[in-house]
Amino acid sequence: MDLLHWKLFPLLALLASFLVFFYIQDSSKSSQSGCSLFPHSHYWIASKRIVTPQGIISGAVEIKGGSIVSIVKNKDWSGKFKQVVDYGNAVVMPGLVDVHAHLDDPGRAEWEGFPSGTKAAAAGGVTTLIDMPLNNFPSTVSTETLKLKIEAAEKSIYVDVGFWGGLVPENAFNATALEALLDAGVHGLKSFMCPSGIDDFPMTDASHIKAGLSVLAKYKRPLLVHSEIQSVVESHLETEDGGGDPRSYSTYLKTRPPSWEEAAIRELLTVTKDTRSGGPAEGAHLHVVHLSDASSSLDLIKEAKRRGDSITVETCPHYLAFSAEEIPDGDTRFKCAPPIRDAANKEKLWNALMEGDIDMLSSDHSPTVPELKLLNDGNFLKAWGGISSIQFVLPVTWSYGQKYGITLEQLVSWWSERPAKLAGQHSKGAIAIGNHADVVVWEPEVEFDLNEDHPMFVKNPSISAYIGKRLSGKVLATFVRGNLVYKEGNHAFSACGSTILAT
Ligand SMILES: NC(=O)NC(NC(N)=O)C(=O)[O-]
Ligand SMILES: [Zn+2]
Ligand SMILES: [Zn+2]
Repeated sequence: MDLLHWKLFPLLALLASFLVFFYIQDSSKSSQSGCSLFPHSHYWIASKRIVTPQGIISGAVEIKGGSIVSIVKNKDWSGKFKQVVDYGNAVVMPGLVDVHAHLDDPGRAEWEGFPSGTKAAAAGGVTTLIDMPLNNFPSTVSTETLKLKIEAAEKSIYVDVGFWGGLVPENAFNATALEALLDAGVHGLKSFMCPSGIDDFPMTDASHIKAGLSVLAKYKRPLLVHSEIQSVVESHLETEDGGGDPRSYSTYLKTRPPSWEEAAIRELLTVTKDTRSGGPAEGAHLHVVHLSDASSSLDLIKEAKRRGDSITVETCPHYLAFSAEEIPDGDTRFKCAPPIRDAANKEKLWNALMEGDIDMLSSDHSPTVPELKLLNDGNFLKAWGGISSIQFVLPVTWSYGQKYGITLEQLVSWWSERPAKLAGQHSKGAIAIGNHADVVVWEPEVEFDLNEDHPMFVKNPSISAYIGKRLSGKVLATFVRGNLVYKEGNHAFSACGSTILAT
């Protein structure tokens, strides 16, 4: 018996060294190719529907070293190229640039996180997102807190991620501090005109905003503003804790009337005049986030644009997909601020988008843990406000836009070109030579039921507002700087997205 052991030992040792050898070989292979599910750095993406700034073409996009190096029309490419991924009739367009997402990392990674949030983004065709400065802890309001953000993001993001910095009373009148934050690479600033719900992110007033704009002017970067001013409206005295049934959506809706948005925008316009050409803050830009009120608030923005103020406005898919009338009592997945309003308002938002009065779309992906959504309780007044959506913004926009006849070119303008410009990302947002190879490949005509069995990559899928909907538009593949980071349910092995800092 002993003898047998001694004879086997060298054999086992040999076998073990073989296994170790192959393991090392294999892991070196995956670490080289781990960033992409397609292990080539020079290849062509072909399709009959490539959305370019010059229109929709049939042809191929040549990608080399992470950039788009040529675009060829028709079948000029066939036979000539070696590495061609032919997507047939699927749509090839620039990846979405989401300028408004809360990934809550570091500090509240249980709400979302860089790995989960960017995996969901990649699965939805979002190739770049600019992370909001709040809901993470501490809030991103200084160079030190920005450093924490960057450290948390590095090596854990599947798409490119940039950062907004917070404009808060503590730094608003301190130009040196704001300049340091902008020098450290935030793409612009963000502030709230009402309580944000986050203790270390207090609200600003017009004087803070004016001061912030004067610093931003030098950097030619924007200020994004959550535009609601809390006021006691006579007919809505039943706010916060009084009045109607807290489980009924209409009770919540009344607590944040359109007049709050209107009041905030009116106030903002007293300072955006500084951004006109020749004005004291020329070069700065003001961007109104998540507009919900399509009436007076929008009229004010239109007027300001006509006068030459540098101002843009976004709305979000949830305001375009849902209306107050259909939100079930107690279903707090739909609670957000400003609130989703009635069907007539939704119709007006669509018209404004189609007319070009609303400039772009963003997700405002603002998740939390299910416990804070009070899903069992259904108390709209106490639940956390924010909608979880980032993985489905493309099919949601497309599906609900069918009724209005939206085009692929419009999608690209709302979701890629204009947001890229707002965030100063001149190498993104279009399928164009020299740009980053940030691409989404999807099938607009393929429908799917978004039910609980659908693969979802966000940290807390149960709070997703779109579960139960049938949507049109299936994402097949997502490329970030030439890396195939997502393909039909699977992500690249390694998180190789870049943190993007403004320079
Ligand atoms: N603290 C938040 O993230 N709030 C967000 N919440 C929403 N939109 O309901 C937002 O963007 O205002
Ligand atoms: Zn907001
Ligand atoms: Zn937000």
